[in-house]
Amino acid sequence: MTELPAAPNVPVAPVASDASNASNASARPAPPPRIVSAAFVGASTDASTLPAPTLAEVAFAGRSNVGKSSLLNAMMQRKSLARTSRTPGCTRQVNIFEVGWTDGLRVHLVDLPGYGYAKRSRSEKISWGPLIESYLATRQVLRAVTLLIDARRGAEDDDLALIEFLESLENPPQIFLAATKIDKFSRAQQKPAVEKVKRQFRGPVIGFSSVTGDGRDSLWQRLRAVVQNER
Ligand SMILES: Nc1nc2c(ncn2[C@@H]2O[C@H](COP(=O)(O)OP(=O)(O)OP(=O)(O)O)[C@@H](O)[C@H]2O)c(=O)[nH]1
Ligand SMILES: [Mg+2]
Repeated sequence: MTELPAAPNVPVAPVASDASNASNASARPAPPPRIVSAAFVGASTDASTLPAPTLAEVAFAGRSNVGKSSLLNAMMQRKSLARTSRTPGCTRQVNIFEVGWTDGLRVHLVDLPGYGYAKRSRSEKISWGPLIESYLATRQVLRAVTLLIDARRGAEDDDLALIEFLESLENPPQIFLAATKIDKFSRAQQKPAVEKVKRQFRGPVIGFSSVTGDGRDSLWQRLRAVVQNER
């Protein structure tokens, strides 16, 4: 076997000239995109008078108090852009937010009123279902719906009915499930809790916590992919 000459006692990396610095920089992978802006766009209790459908939209649906508005704040990295409350029935309009990214992607996030809460006045209870349904059925720019399920309760009848409704639409949006409030479980219990929700549903389920931020990157990755496919 030929012996290699002993390594000369010089620094391993050659001292780079300005030119080689420039080419090294261009070979470096681009940094992952970051959110640079998040703002409230508008709200309505009537799907026909919402802000103009100028951008692709992803909506967040689920029972009252499941954590939709909190999840939106976590997604937008803003503490309280969307209003949240311990009392169910906080969000009563369709609320639209716009998020902008360093790579130029812009998307509308849509916070929907919750369903399944029986203690509001009868007229409100009755008016919310049609508002959610008419938004989901008529919004041409709707590309994905994230359905939030409380990981402690699992999907209930009205959640399954919403999935069926979405699947029955002429142009069904992509559906993702987020199993929320997983911080309420110990680390060891989180995976089994998410698996339990998965067994109720065919599509992907992402464990999410608005308190710790768990699941945020994974959900964004999927939502960005849906919206980017259109660019
Ligand atoms: N521990 C924990 N609490 C959460 C989480 N997400 C939301 N909450 C709490 O749950 C309550 C309801 O949260 P919201 O975000 O207002 O729920 P919502 O689904 O928007 O409710 P509606 O607007 O009434 O439909 C609040 O007290 C939140 O602080 C979470 O991931 N972990
Ligand atoms: Mg809300």
